[in-house]
Amino acid sequence: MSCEKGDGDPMEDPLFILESGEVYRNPTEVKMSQIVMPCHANHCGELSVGQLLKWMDSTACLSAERHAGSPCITASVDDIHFEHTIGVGQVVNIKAKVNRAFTSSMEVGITVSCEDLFSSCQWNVCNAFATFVARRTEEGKVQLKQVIPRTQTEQMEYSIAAERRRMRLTHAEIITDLLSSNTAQLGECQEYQGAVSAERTRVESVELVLPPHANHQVSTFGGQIMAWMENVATIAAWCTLCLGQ
Ligand SMILES: CCCCCCCCCCCCCCCC(=O)SCCNC(=O)CCNC(=O)[C@H](O)C(C)(C)COP(=O)(O)OP(=O)(O)OC[C@H]1O[C@@H](n2cnc3c(N)ncnc32)[C@H](O)[C@@H]1OP(=O)(O)O
Repeated sequence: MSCEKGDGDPMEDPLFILESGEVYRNPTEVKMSQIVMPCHANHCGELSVGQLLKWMDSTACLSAERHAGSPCITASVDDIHFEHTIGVGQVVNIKAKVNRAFTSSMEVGITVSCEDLFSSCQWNVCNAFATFVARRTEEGKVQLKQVIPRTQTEQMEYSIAAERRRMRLTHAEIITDLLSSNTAQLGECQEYQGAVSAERTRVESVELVLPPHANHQVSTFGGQIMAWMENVATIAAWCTLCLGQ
């Protein structure tokens, strides 16, 4: 892990001086900082991924709603690769901004970094892209205003966002086709020594949706669902590890 000293964050500076001399800050940008407490940690004393996903989802939702000017909902989150774990006592900095708006959906870019307050070390934890959709109104589907990219980085993100959207919609179609087609090679399975049957690692969780799980729109908070997913996935992974020994 590289430790970047200094008082700037390892992500780009949010304030830019444009060629015109104008000081510019992205109007959709939302920042959130949280100190990791023991109640946010998992059994290893590290920030639980579920808790981090909840914070990322809330920050991204505020950014989407700031752009849309109306309630928005999480439609999807792209793959996330976590580069580092985060310990109790460290500070998590989350930054979200709308990269591009389409019709009623928009891509929100999220960057997470971590900071050790006492050593001034900062490092990047992950980058993620989420799609938020403005909720339909009585008049029907919402037509979002377009994002106008002002800086070079924003222009690059704006262009790539269209390609990422195309890829995620195609990916969803491919998975649906694969699951419904007869081409899936069922029964093709290799024998490994000490193998654990997939069924024995199956974990099911039933959650009662309570008021603390709801967001400001009084519907189940997307980050909460991702936290529940992470919980059962962790238990299933532990089952595989323990049963395989
Ligand atoms: C082990 C570790 C676990 C954690 C690892 C974390 C990462 C790994 C992923 C986790 C994945 C969970 C992701 C969060 C999951 C919740 O947060 S669930 C809780 C909160 N969210 C919800 O309840 C959403 C429920 N869904 C809905 O309400 C509707 O399906 C939606 C999203 C509003 C879409 O409605 P619709 O009738 O399909 O409307 P439609 O007009 O066809 O589409 C509207 C727009 O949505 C876009 N859209 C629809 N579906 C999608 C999609 N899937 N993707 C992108 N855009 C979409 C369309 O392209 C369209 O865009 P525009 O052309 O208007 O710009």
